[in-house]
Amino acid sequence: MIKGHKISYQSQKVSILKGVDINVGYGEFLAIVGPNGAGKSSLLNVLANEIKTDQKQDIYFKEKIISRWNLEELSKHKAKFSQHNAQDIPLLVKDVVLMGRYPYFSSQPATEDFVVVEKAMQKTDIVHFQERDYNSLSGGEKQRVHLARVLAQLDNDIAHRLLFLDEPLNNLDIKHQHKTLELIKKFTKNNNTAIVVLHDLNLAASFADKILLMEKGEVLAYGLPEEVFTEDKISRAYGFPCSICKHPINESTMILFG
Ligand SMILES: Nc1ncnc2c1ncn2[C@@H]1O[C@H](COP(=O)(O)OP(=O)(O)OP(=O)(O)O)[C@@H](O)[C@H]1O
Repeated sequence: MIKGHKISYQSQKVSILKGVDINVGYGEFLAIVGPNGAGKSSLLNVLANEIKTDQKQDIYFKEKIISRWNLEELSKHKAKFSQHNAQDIPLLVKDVVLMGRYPYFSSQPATEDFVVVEKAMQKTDIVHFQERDYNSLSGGEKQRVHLARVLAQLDNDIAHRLLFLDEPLNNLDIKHQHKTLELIKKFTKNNNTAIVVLHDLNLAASFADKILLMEKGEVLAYGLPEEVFTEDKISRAYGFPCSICKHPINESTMILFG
């Protein structure tokens, strides 16, 4: 679905990504984890064609170099939810979600676009405040509006769509954290792919198929949650002690810190 080899990226002479290899398949839920400043958002931006790598290492999306895609076409195949989503948008909530449909119409949205927007608002539990000014929402409510917007953007019949999400759980309460991860998981069940930057390692272990653990611009470990989340690797990456056990109910890998 998307792959890159020896991806390197520098900004203002600071080396941010150092030879990262990545290859994410159809239907995969990949969580990118790692301490602050590890390069997670930078990697996501490179993969999403938002920043260029140093030696112009090519990122392949569906076997074609991503920078060679027609941007309008690409926006129907992949969408990105950013941790730096605009905080100030002078629009009603439902119109922010409708922004996700801009690639689909030129002047006026069609009935189909409104149907998709309504569906996305239901999934993200924001229907009840759709008529409010976006700027009046709380941080977590704004996050859910942007999640609805990217879901609306990728609501089409194209096979193998790709969703990038940079810290989508920020500001969300427990219920909405789980609902959001369940939505992402459901999206990947249809052979779509999600690459998600997460800080909560236990949620990453419960929901993701694969984990990419980054440290100082490099990949420290990549694999199944139980392969990556070991005491040694986590303590090394985060400089913080932890113990590993099994979740008593769903048996996923569980990390206890301290
Ligand atoms: N334009 C820039 N100029 C200089 N340094 C930068 C620039 N952009 C990012 N960096 C640095 O690159 C490193 C990686 O940043 P990045 O945002 O990718 O990390 P991250 O793993 O997503 O961190 P966090 O968990 O804190 O969001 C950080 O040390 C950051 O300060």
